[in-house]
Amino acid sequence: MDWVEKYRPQHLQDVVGNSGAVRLIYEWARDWSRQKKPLILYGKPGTGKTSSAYALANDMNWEVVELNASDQRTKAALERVAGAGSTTASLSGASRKLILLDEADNLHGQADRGGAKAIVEIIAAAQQPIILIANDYYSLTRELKAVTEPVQFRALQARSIVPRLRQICAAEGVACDPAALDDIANRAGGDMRAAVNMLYAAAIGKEHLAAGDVHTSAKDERSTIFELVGATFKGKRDADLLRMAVEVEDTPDAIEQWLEGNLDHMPDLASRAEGYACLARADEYIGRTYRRQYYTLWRYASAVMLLGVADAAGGHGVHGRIMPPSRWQKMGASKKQKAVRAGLSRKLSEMTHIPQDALREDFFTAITILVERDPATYVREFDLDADELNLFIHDKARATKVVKEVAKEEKEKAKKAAAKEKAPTKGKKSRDDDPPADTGESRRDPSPGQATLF
Ligand SMILES: Nc1ncnc2c1ncn2[C@@H]1O[C@H](COP(=O)(O)OP(=O)(O)OP(=O)(O)O)[C@@H](O)[C@H]1O
Repeated sequence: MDWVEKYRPQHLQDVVGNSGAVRLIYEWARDWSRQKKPLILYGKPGTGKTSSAYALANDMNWEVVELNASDQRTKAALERVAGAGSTTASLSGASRKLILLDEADNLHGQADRGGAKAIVEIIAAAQQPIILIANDYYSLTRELKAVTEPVQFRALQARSIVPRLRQICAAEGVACDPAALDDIANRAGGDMRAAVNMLYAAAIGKEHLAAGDVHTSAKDERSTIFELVGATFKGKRDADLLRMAVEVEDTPDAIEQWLEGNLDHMPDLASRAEGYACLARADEYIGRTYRRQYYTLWRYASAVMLLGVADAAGGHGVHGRIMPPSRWQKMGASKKQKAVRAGLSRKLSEMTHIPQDALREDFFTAITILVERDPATYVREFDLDADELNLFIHDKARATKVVKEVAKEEKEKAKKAAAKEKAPTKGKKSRDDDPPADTGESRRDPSPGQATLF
C-alpha cells in the first residue's frame, strides 16, 4: 500500500497543522443541529481537508456518504440522502450520516444552472451534516457561499511536516538523516501528500535514508511520463514499471490517456484489443477511486494498465514516436480544467447543435486552429471567458487580456448604441437598414462564418 493512504490521519488529533480549522470542524460537529450551516473546507491540495472530514466522522461515529462523481450529484440523489425523508440512524448503527461533497466548485456536474440552484437549496435545508470540499473558495458560486460556512486550510509549514515524516520513517523501520527530512519538507511547498510521496520514492526498500537519496529521487530526476510509456511498450520488468508510475507526476487517469494514445498506433489488432481491455478495467478502478476517495485503488489501476499493456505490446516498443494524448484528452488534467472543459463542451454543443462527443472527436482540432489564429473573434462568437479561451491557447495571461479587451469593446459599443437611441430623432430620417445595436444576445446567433465552419 502506498504511504499516502497508509498514513492518512484516522482521528482529528492525527491531522497535522491547521489546528484552528480542525477545532472549528470538531465544534461544528459536536453541537450539530439542523440550524447549522454546512461547512466548506477549502485550501491548497494535500493539506488535510478530505482526511479531516473522514477523521471527524470516525471520531463522531458518523457514517460517511460521499457523493463526488458529478453524475451522482443529482437533485434526487441529494434529496434522498440529505432531504426531509432521510433517516438519521444508519443500518450500521452510526448516529448520523456525514454527507461529503468534493469538488464543490463543480457542484452541479452535468446539471444545468437550474439543477445547480436546486442542489444549493437542498444543501441549505439539509437534515444531515454536510461538508463540502474545494480548492479555490473564490470560484464558488455566490448562492453556495451564502448557505455555507467557510473553513480555510492553509499550506503546512515545513516544520510541521518534518515530525510526520519522522513518524512514518519510524513506523517503516527506516533510519533517517534529519537533513533528508528537512529537504523533503522544504520541497513539498506546504503539501503533505507531496511530502509523503517524495519520502516514499526516496525511502522505499531502504533501511537508511541519507540526504543524497532525496536529491536523486527529487522531481527533476524522477522518471518522466515519456520514459514510463516507452518502458511499458518495451516490456520492462513489472517492478520497474510500478516504481516509475509512483515517480511520475501524472495521475493514473493521465497515464491511461497516454497509454491509450500510443495503443492506437499499434498495428496488431489482437494486441490492441487486449491493451484496450486492460485500460477499460483500469478505468473502473480509477472511477471508483474518485467516487470513494479510496486512493489505494489507484495502485490497482496503475498495475492493471501498465502490466496489461506491457503484456499486450509484447516488448515490441511504441510504433513510431511516443505520442502525448490528444490535445482534448490532455485538457482533463486538473479538477478545475475538467469543469471548464465540460462547460465549454456543453456550451459549444448547444450553440452548434453538434453532440458533445462529435465536437470533441471531429471538430476540436479545427476549432483550436481557428481560435489560435484570431482569439478575439471567437471570444465574441462563442462567448468565451478567460479560462475557456486558455484551453485553446494555453496562455492564461494572454487569454485574460483578450477577454478583457473584448469586454471593453462590447461595453463601448453598447454605450454608443444606448446614446444613439436616446438622441433626439427629430429631423433624422428613420432608416430601417440601420444595423441593430450589438447586444450580448445577438452574439449567440450563429454567424455565416460559423454556419460554414460547422
Ligand atoms: N494535515 C495533514 N496531516 C496528516 N497527513 C496529511 C495532512 N494533509 C494531508 N495528509 C496526507 O496527504 C494525504 C492526502 O490528504 P487529503 O486527501 O486530506 O488532502 P486534501 O487537502 O483533501 O487534498 P485535495 O484538495 O487534493 O483533495 C493523506 O492521505 C495524508 O497521507
